[in-house]
Amino acid sequence: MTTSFLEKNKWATLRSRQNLWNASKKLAYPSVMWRLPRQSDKHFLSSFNEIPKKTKIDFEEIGSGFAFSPFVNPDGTETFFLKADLHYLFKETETDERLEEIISPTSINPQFLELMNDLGNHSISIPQENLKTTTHETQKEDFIRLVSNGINQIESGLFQKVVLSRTKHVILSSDFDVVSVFDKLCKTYPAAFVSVVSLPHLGVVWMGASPETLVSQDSKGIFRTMALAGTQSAFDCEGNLIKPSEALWRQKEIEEQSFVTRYIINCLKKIRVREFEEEGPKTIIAGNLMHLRTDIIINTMDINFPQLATVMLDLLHPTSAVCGMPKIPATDFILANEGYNREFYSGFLGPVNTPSADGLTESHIFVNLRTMKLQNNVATLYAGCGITADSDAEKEWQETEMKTQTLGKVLNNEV
Ligand SMILES: C=C(O[C@@H]1C=C(C(=O)O)C=C[C@H]1O)C(=O)O
Repeated sequence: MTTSFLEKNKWATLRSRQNLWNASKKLAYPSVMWRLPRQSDKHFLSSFNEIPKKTKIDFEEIGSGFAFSPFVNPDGTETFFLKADLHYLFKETETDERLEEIISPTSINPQFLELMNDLGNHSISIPQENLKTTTHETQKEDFIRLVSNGINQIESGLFQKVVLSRTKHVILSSDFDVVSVFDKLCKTYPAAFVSVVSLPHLGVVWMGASPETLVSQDSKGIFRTMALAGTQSAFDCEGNLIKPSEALWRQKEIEEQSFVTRYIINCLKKIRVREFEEEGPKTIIAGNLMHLRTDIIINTMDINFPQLATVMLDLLHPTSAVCGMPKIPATDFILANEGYNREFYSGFLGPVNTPSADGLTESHIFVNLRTMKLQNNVATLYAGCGITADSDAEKEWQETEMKTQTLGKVLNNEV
């Protein structure tokens, strides 16, 4: 067996994620940590190029890394690809974390090693460029007006559904630490895709706990996507968790979710894929909320379509879960009326071609929801909701409040 990079450099004891995060940040390396739904392994990936390249994700061609796309990405070429120059896996043990190398660097900046040694195991405050926070915070009356305008457009026949969103600011406490908040999100939301992405060239960090798979393809060629929509609190008025099997849904949510299922099936029709498994809709818990979810599963080996994930990523984004139906007038309405730039909120993100235990690779791309942008000492939280003809503007505002609570509760130490 060849000696690993870690062994050669006597790194074996300097293995904390905090060290890696701090050193990467200091050298302005784009970096990401993630934890897949219902798994305990935590991943750390760094790209040694200060500016990640923008490219369309072609799973067959692109190699191993992490994709990060903004909402507005009509031909897919606006996606940042953080190439995996270094990819470590942290497995939880009873006492600490055991590191495994997934991708070992072929060469490394000596400063990186020095930083790993110098910084110790503690969180450091990194001087930030004095970037002004550019995202504005949506006022309630503006959101109510926006939703009413959306409902009017639905009544006049412009579209049938539109997903409208807003922002909310939270001032970060002086002891805010990315790695410990990431760990807390992993613990609080075991079923979510938890991630933190640092893009030093933009001076931002994005962090979230997404409930929604956009496209996933495992090493055995099983493709999955889902139609997720319809929202209600996971707790009753006495604060007790509602059993998913006892959840009641109104016609409004059932219709809202069926738009998304129909949209996905239409995408499959476009490429003449007729053999798929459809499971649901069923009620699922996503943190403090419940949603309706239909899973679509396809064995790409059986239909001899290995490039299905690439084709579907292109067709699906943005789905009617974050945009609307039909897509074009809904997108135009969002861009003209929402009053702020969504940036990476409701875009997509996730690991691409990660080497798996069987020597093959897997990719898991999620919708960037229940997410926040960290810039200077401000967290901008994002939340949206599906508007249909039966929407009530005040209730939609309450829904976005609940959605911001998914991250808000963790930031405010309420969980
Ligand atoms: C748009 C968001 O969530 C999406 C919209 C939902 C809805 O309208 O009920 C539910 C789940 C997500 O597909 C968000 O969390 O910001």
